[in-house]
Parts: sequence; structure tokens; C-alpha cells
Amino acid sequence: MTTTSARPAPEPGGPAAEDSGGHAASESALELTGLRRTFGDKVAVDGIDLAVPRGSFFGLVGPNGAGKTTALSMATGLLRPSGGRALVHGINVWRDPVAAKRVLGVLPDGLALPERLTGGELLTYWGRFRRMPAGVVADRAAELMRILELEEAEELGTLVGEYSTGMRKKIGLATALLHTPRLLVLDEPYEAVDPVSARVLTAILRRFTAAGGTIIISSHVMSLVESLCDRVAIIAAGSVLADGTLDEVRGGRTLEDRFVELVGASELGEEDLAWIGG
Ligand SMILES: Nc1ncnc2c1ncn2[C@@H]1O[C@H](COP(=O)(O)OP(=O)(O)OP(=O)(O)O)[C@@H](O)[C@H]1O
Repeated sequence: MTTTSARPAPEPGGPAAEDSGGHAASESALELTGLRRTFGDKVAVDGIDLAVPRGSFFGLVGPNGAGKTTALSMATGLLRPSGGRALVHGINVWRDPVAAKRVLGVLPDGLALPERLTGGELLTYWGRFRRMPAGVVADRAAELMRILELEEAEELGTLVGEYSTGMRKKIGLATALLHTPRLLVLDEPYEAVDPVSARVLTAILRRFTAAGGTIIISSHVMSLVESLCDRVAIIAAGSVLADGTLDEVRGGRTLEDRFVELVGASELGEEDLAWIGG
């Protein structure tokens, strides 16, 4: 297990030990160095260092407001860091975003989707946007829609704007998978997804890592992270409190116990909310 230390944060796109192709030779699928983000006086992410080995299934956990979404958004080119660096397979996300996004599949928090397209149209648009051959896009889109049980909605001409929250999650995941990324970064992928679809999602994600891909998920469901992930980081107040293999971080306890121990539990006192229930 490691803990973060306060080290000076390099600037986004700053110097790195890079190869002749301009990309750092890295064993990590994702490497964050001194990554930092402030909003006014608020420090959302406080110079975190994190390395996610290739082929791992990595869980990022932390309480509400810990900085998970902010960190993942900076790591995937969606939010510009105030300082520090993010490398995806050795590619600097903020210096070479096009190359980085080629190997990245992202399911962001609160995904904004074109509302006036059907799911199938969205995948077609997305595939063309990524310059994929039309036939490949059509085949993959049809397969993803079938496996994610969005086929019926497609046949009815349901627009993405009419999708339920779980359906939006699923079509978002399909867009993340379509171009065969090497690193999937999924913010709360299971949120609002029904149990049957969750099983399908798990099978897809396991197949992805079995084929050599790397996955990073954020989640509040500790049992889910324990069952899926081989590596975990616990973050709170913008800092990494622990990271390592699941067993290193748990230290012989459950992940939830370790989480509460590190983050601190708030107890409900006898006098609190005395008015509840009349
Ligand atoms: N656009 C923004 N403007 C101002 N503050 C922000 C903004 N985005 C995030 N924050 C603040 O940064 C901190 C980290 O937020 P973030 O959304 O990254 O947390 P999180 O760990 O993903 O939380 P949750 O588990 O509740 O989704 C919070 O204090 C939040 O209020």
C-alpha cells in the first residue's frame, strides 16, 4: 500500500521522460502525477499520484465530494487540470488529446448525449466521428444494442432523450466500447442499471480485461468493487489515502471497514433528528 506525498505538481503537458514518438514508455495504462484541480478557493483534487497497471481492473472509491469525478475527468481529457499530468498508455492526455482519446473509452458522470437521436443513430454518429468503417460500426452497433437489451427501444424508434437513466448508462457504455479502446474509464457504471443488465455489464467488463484491456471504475458499492477489482484506491478530500492490490488495501478486513476506518464514520447522536417521526 502506498500513500501520496505532497510533491511539486508539474504543469499540464509538462516535461516527461518520453520516447522518440513523443509518448512516454509506460507499463501503466494510466499514470497520474501531481494531478490537481481547484475551483476558486476549493481544492477538489490535491496533487494526486496514481499508477494503474495495464490489464488491471481498478476501483476508485471515496465519499461524496472526494474528488473522484474531478480526477477521472482530468485523466480522460474532459476537465483541464490546474496542475500535474495524466498519461494514458504513455500519451500525455493534455498535450496529445487526439492520440490519448484513441485508446480511451469513457463513460463520464452525467453523460450529455444527443437527445434527438435513437441509440442506434447515436452509435452510428459516434463511429463515424471516430472515423471507423461504416460496416464495422453497423455490425458492432447492432451487436451492442442486442447484448445491452436496447434493441426493442430501437425498433420503437425511442430517442435517447426518452431513455431511462439505466438505458442512458447502457448506451453511454456502448459508445465507450465501440472503437475497441485499451483503457475504459467508467464513472459509476452500475448506477441505475437493473440486476439483469448488471450481469451482462459484468460479463462484458470481464471479457474486456481477459482480452488484456484495463478498466477503471468509480463506485460507492464496496461489495461490487471487491467482487470485480484487483486493485483499489481510496480517495478523500482530494487526496489518495490508500492504493494497491485489493488485499493490500483491505488489510484482512472488508473494504467497507477499511474505507470507514480511513475516511471516518459520522455517528448519529441520540439528540440528532429528534423531531423525526413526530
Ligand atoms: N464545477 C465545479 N465547481 C465548483 N466545485 C466543484 C465543481 N465540480 C466539483 N466541485 C467540487 O469538487 C469536489 C469534488 O467533487 P467530485 O464531483 O469530484 O466528487 P466525487 O468524489 O465524484 O463525489 P460523488 O461521489 O458525490 O460523485 C466537491 O467538493 C465538489 O463540490
